[in-house]
Amino acid sequence: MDKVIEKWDEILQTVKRDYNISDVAFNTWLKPLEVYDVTDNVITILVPSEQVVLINLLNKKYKLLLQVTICELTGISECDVKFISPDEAPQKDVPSYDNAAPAMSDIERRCEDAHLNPKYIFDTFIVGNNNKFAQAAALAVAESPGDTYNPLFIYGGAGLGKTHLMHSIAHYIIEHDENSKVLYVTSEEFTNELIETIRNGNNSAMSKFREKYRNIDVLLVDDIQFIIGKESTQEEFFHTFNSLHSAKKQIIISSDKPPKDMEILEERFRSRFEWGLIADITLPDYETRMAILHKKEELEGYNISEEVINYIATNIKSNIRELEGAFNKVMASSKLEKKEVTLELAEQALKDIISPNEQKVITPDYIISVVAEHYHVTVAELCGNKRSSKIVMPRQIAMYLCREIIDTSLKTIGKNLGNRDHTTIMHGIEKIEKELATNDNLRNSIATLKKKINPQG
Ligand SMILES: Nc1ncnc2c1ncn2[C@@H]1O[C@H](COP(=O)(O)OP(=O)(O)OP(=O)(O)O)[C@@H](O)[C@H]1O
Repeated sequence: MDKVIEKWDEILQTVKRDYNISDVAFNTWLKPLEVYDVTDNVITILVPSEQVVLINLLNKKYKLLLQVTICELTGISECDVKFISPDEAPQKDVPSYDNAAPAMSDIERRCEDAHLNPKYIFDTFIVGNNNKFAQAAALAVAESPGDTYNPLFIYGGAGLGKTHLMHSIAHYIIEHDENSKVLYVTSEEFTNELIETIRNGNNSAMSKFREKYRNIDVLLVDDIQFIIGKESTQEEFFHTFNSLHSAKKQIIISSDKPPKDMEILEERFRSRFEWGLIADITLPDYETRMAILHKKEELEGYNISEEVINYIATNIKSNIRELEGAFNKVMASSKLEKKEVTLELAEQALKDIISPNEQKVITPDYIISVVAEHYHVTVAELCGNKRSSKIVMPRQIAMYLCREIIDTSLKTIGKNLGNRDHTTIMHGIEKIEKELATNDNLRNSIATLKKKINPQG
């Protein structure tokens, strides 16, 4: 029993990999399954209530694959898999994924509470000529927060690694100081939280907000440019900044421009932002792009020919998010078409992104990937069938932005978002349009996303 539960995640991932199951199918069918019981080599698997009518399909398509993989990975010589509905399993405490998963360490919990992406650490950040100085400054701040450079102001164009570097600092501090209170927010989150607090209209909500932001040791605010010009947010941030800075707490800020080039930035901000150290990240050169792709290849366990890596690195120059997106697209199309990753396959997969005249083309896939990253969900989740609000809203926002920014047809949006019907897409877009009329937070988020997708737009 223990072995099957312990390895359940690995079992599912192995089935996915060995039998080339698409992300959408995996997220729909396999990911929600939980081990309910193992007795006499019969593995009973609990199917979530919304999929019970589909037990037949599970039996037909996945039972055998699961049986074979369970035997392989656990060393059981023979086993049977039985799917049951929650109604058939009332008496027992259902061991959930969470229960079965190894307990989160204190550091992991603190990183999660600080809103950090576990992948964004110094170890996975490739240092090149474009970011050498910023990386060194980041490490210096991580080693002695509040001491060396305060604030640390990191600037650079979209998708060049500012967020990755900020999270790396936060991870480092959390790992090295068990008492440090670290908080990372995007300026959009800061603004939306403030809007909510003001809307609540009571003093205790406001005091809570202030307490939260002024009682920490390290505050990281990403994309500060979106705060500038928003009066009350700007004012509140000003007081937060002063309070933390005078208490020698570390502040780290990122922006798309240096303070001197931020047109409508008030002097009191400009001078404060220049108190500490300003470090820029510029476009990565060819060697850095190659190194980033090699690191990704290594982290994800692929083995791709140099020719293909070189093709991607040579053609995508201006944005590391796009560089990674292109890499993912090539891998996805190799899996989908069950073909080896060759130069020809890469050229075909990237024909919408790498245009012969090197004009940047914004594609629905790119919009979907930016929305997914922004809301900390995966592209597979946006394209899948989960209906939780954490996924539904970003999914509808992706529909809206594909239509709004590049006027994609409803049919194409549907195809790119997990083969959805055009009426579903229309409904999603209308829902966002209606919300936009009354919801300030949403308006703020959409404006941020539009700038992320098309900084020149
Ligand atoms: N030097 C690097 N090494 C490895 N990965 C990198 C590097 N720089 C950027 N990346 C990757 O590129 C992607 C985009 O980076 P990130 O989100 O940090 O950019 P950003 O500058 O904050 O963009 P934006 O201003 O649009 O928010 C991330 O997946 C990140 O891990």
